[in-house]
Amino acid sequence: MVSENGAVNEDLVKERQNCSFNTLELTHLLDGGEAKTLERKEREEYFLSDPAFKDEVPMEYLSHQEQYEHSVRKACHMFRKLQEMPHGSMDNFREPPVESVAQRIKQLLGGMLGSAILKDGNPLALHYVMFLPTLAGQGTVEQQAYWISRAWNLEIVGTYAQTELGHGTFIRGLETTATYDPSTQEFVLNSPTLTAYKWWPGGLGHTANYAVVVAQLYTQGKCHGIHPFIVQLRDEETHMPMPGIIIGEIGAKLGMNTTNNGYLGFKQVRIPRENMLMKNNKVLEDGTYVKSPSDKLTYGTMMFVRVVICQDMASYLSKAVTIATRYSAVRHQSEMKPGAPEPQVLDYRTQQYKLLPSIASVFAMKFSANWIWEMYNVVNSELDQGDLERLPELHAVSCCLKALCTSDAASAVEIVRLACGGHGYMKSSNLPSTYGLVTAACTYEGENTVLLLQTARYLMKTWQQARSGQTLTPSVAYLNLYSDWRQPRTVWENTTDCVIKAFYQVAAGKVKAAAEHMERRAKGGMTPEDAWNETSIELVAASTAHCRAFIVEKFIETVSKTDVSRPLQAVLCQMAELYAVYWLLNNKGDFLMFSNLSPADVDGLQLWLEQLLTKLRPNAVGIVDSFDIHDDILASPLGAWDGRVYERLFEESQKSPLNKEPVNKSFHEYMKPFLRSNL
Ligand SMILES: CCCCCCCCCCCCCC(=O)SCCNC(=O)CCNC(=O)[C@H](O)C(C)(C)COP(=O)(O)OP(=O)(O)OC[C@H]1O[C@@H](n2cnc3c(N)ncnc32)[C@H](O)[C@@H]1OP(=O)(O)O
Ligand SMILES: Cc1cc2nc3c(=O)[nH]c(=O)nc-3n(C[C@H](O)[C@H](O)[C@H](O)COP(=O)(O)OP(=O)(O)OC[C@H]3O[C@@H](n4cnc5c(N)ncnc54)[C@H](O)[C@@H]3O)c2cc1C
Repeated sequence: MVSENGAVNEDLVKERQNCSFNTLELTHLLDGGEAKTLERKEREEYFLSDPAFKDEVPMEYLSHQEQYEHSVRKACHMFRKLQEMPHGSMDNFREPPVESVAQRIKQLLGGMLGSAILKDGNPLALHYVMFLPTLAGQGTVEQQAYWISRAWNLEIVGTYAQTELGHGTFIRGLETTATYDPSTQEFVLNSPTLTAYKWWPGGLGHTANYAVVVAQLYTQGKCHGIHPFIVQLRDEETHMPMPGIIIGEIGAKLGMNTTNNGYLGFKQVRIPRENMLMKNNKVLEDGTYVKSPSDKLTYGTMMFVRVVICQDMASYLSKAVTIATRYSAVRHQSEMKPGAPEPQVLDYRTQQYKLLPSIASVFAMKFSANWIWEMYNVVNSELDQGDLERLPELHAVSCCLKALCTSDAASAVEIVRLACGGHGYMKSSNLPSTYGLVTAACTYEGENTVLLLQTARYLMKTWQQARSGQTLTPSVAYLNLYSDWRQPRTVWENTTDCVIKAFYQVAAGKVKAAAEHMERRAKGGMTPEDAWNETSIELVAASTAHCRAFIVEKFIETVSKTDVSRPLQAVLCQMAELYAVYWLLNNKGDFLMFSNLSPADVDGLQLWLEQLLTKLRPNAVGIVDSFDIHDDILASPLGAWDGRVYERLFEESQKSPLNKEPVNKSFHEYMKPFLRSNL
């Protein structure tokens, strides 16, 4: 089935002929309309046709240093092109975005262009993803006017330096100090210990010349907790470290090797008072501290990034499933029936079980990411009006969604990588580096277990409110409805209504069980903190169930409200059902315990899952085609549109530097003397 001279692979041609819906219609739906699709394609063409972004030698064959240098070159060129973008859709990027920086940044880096140009991380990413949003979210109007315009025009490059060698999660325990000296109206930054050194910030090693540094604020002899400060790290002209700044790169990592994560120590570094970002808390000239209504407002940038990460995970996973699905249509292996031709591996049920739920996850993530993005914007404008009421709910939802989207994406990328057999192990397949990028997100911006425990904290509080009969906000209103899982069971039905209800019954049951077990421990004499720690496995499980129920409901609800043609509607419904049934069966013990499901119903659910796989199988290639991912973004011989898998794999092998000469010098230096010595 190998195609001749550049023709599209015959299997893929057939798959596309058999697709039951209009793939363009789905592309437009996912982009948010036909105009948005055109805009995206125009943007992709503008960047991807530029020869300056092509790698002569694949990055993996370069040294660590060369990889970094190439990435800086490409990142600068990428942002120069953005600034010079011709009139039209990107016009608004030319002005300093004093307002709504967050929205513009999402537009700028969203989607997949960034990872196509910089495959293993962007050394300037933190400048856009965290430095600029922190200036916008934490700076006064005057600070914004000065710093944002400098940062937006790339006169300076910044990063976000919060994590230290000794503390990432527990940010109240950070050790870097910023002590106010009223005699000079300066803050003095210091790293009292090695564990106080900043460790991890992207671009910090050799790229940024400024940083937002999060440090413990001391004034008038008192510590007021962590606050953000703008610190110059390097000379703007020579790029040499400023006096008292100890700086460098932390070293090679599992992935993201071109993000230039760095370390940073301070030896009594002085900065002007005006460099403390003072939108929320303030230090007056005489050193008086003025507190904002909530100290959690300082955590705003983390909240923003957690929200955009969900969208980002959907993008990475859509790439991985496109590669694996097209490959599975092209790949033939084994015999299904004696003597019959080797089938496409996509026809094996187990292969469908690896791919189709992973494809469904892309939709689930996209729809919940859209939802949380809207909520973020609404709550953010409420915060600007001084209304903090919905901040805890947004924090709770964004924490668990970030955790589930990243951990689902990481496991699904690994599942589909394995689904490509040996070829998925090749770096050239782009699946290993996609995994490296995605699994990092399980840790950065809040380690997932820790974030799930934050959501659990909110759930425990709302559980108490539910028990006392209070009305709850919509995302937790189910706790009022399903507080007693011992209520009489109704008959199970294989319908989406019954399934959504069951997910919420499970979530409520797990919240209740965790709350009761914690209470029991406290009544038995444990401190609340020990009771919390002892119960934390169940707390994490309760948060996960809460979030899964929410994603399932949003998926089914979005699909049922979407105005599309009937064939597409059918496929979207099948996807939503598959997602729900897949997670239900994966946790059937929970459903047997807390919902209407009984052991006799499980066979029916398994059959439902298999029927959905059968229905979706003919559209698998059509669905991933609808993601409409440019070949240069997929960057994988396994996933290209034309399906010329074997030719492309062979072409890639020719790029290995070892293949430049028939005999490597190591033969003469080592092998030959060794072999001879054995004669
Ligand atoms: C499109 C663009 C693409 C994007 C590409 C991405 C590339 C990215 C590149 C890589 C980039 C990577 C960049 C990086 O990685 S940057 C570094 C990121 N670091 C972290 O995320 C650290 C994680 N740790 C924390 O956030 C905090 O320390 C936690 C939350 C764990 C505890 O905190 P703390 O010890 O202070 O709190 P508490 O436990 O005593 O709880 C106290 C109360 O506070 C409430 N609370 C806590 N937090 C929030 C909040 N945020 N909003 C509102 N409320 C909040 C909480 O519910 C509780 O409420 P109550 O129960 O008392 O009522
Ligand atoms: C690729 C990458 C990029 C990053 N970029 C940046 C950046 O630009 N700027 C920046 O400031 N930081 C950055 N970070 C740091 C990142 O935010 C931290 O690594 C993250 O917050 C986790 O903290 P930690 O590494 O200290 O893990 P730890 O908190 O030490 O976690 C270790 C283990 O302890 C557990 N644990 C910790 N606390 C608790 C608890 N309260 N309850 C139960 N279990 C707990 C965790 O679940 C985990 O299993 C980056 C990290 C990575 C990997």
